Amino acid sequence: MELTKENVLKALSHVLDPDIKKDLVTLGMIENIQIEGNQLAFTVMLTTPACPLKELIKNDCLKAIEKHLGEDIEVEVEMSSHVTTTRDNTPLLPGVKNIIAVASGKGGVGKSTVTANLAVALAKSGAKVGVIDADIFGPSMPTMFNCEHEQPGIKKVGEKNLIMPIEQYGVKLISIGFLTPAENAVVWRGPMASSALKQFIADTEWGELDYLLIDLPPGTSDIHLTLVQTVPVTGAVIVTTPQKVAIADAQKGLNMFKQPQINVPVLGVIENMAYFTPEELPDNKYYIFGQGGGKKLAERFDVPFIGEIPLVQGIREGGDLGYPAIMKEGIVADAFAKVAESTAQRIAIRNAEKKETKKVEINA
Ligand SMILES: Nc1ncnc2c1ncn2[C@@H]1O[C@H](COP(=O)(O)OP(=O)(O)OP(=O)(O)O)[C@@H](O)[C@H]1O
Repeated sequence: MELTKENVLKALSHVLDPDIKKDLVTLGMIENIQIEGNQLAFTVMLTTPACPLKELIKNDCLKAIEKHLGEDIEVEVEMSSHVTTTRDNTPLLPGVKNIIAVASGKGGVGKSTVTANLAVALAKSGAKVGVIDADIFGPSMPTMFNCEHEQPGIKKVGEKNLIMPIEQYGVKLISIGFLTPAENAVVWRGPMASSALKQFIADTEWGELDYLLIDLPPGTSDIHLTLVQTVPVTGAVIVTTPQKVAIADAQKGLNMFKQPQINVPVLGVIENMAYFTPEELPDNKYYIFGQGGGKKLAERFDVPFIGEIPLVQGIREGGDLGYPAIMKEGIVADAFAKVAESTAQRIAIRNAEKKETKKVEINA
């Protein structure tokens, strides 16, 4: 076949996006085709910069060009991304492409740790990321991001005063911990906590974001309902540890999102503290809380299993120091990067299914 734009598109129409199971041309993922002599360059626009299949898709493109257009073409493929959204028509936070609720059943399973590391991992991949610490009764994000003493600024936009999020490690962050000393937060009553969350959503200058992660309080509470009633949520991620008591509580969380009147898609389950491993001996795995609980939970509820994070001393130390473990190369960073990629992948798949993201109307 002759090297023309049309034939390049024909050749690339044989390459499938492995997740969405449609070809790259139909999905509109091929852009900027340039041809000069026997030199060809084009861009593949992925659905997330954290795409775990980047190399696979690139190789499939190279193979398709070779097979259908010949071996003597010099090909340059640029892998870029444009994060997808189903939130285009929402009046509140229209610049935020995906809102992800991070929930758990039991407290202390590492939901905030996972949120912080996921956020930094996504930002490292090139995405624009924000975090709302909605764990109003025990905000830990300011500590985990080492910005406990920061005070968010206020910016007047028209008639409105907007809160400026704190930026740390490439992530925009807002937490009740910035506005009131941590020891006071616990006395907040439900309605006050709900109105604080509403403010974090509506009165914060988020700008353009690919992913806004919401760290929810453990269990099921008014805060969860406030969230889904205030703003259309793209999906929820459930964090659990493998032991029976944690799984039992995680089920309640899952059930809440799956209730017909709430119906927030569950993107999947992340199993934290899946096994203990000493960082210097990563092949030694000790399943101190039992094995495979998260996977079984995902199977039972027919939702994806996103991945697992080991119990490692460095993760706790990173949390306490305010330097998320993802930032230090090693097995922990690899585990968080993998889970972040899988989460981004689940979001892209959910968006490809084109279900519009709606907020929940509950008549009390
Ligand atoms: N994989 C892990 N390895 C080692 N320590 C961890 C891991 N995950 C979390 N931790 C530690 O466990 C403690 C609890 O974690 P975290 O605060 O993230 O839990 P949480 O589920 O958000 O709690 P809550 O919402 O009840 O406040 C923290 O000290 C944290 O550093």
